[in-house]
Amino acid sequence: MSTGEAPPDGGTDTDDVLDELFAVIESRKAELPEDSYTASLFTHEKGENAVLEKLGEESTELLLAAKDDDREELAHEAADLVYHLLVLLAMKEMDVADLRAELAERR
Ligand SMILES: N=c1c2ncn([C@@H]3O[C@H](COP(=O)(O)OP(=O)(O)OP(=O)(O)O)[C@@H](O)[C@H]3O)c2ncn1[C@@H]1O[C@H](COP(=O)(O)O)[C@@H](O)[C@H]1O
Repeated sequence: MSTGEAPPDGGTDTDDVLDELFAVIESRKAELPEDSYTASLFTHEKGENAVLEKLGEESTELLLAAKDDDREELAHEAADLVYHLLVLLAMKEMDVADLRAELAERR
């Protein structure tokens, strides 16, 4: 998703990466392109269990990376986990804003 260029507001190009990713997920959900992994999660024969299973797998992979003190792998698995979490939120008609709001309430 990175353009490699700084946005005009002077921020970094990762500032809105969660919002951008969530927008792509919503668009895959609406359009269901055949070659999309995201779309395949929305149409999977296992239903929501497909993404729930992936969240379980990615959590385990994250724990193993943490135990190995492998920071590169930890970042990779954390990104896999967050991506699947956002797919789950979209599946449940929720928004990344719901996650932000919940976190903000805890400040
Ligand atoms: N962020 C992701 C993303 N993170 C993980 N994945 C997929 O989630 C799956 C993870 O399952 P596994 O861990 O079993 O995968 P793996 O093949 O063992 O590989 P690893 O990731 O564990 O190394 C892989 O198929 C990844 O490709 C993702 N697929 C898509 N996205 C984003 O979604 C956008 C739309 O993608 P499509 O739906 O494919 O068009 C992309 O541009 C990305 O921004």
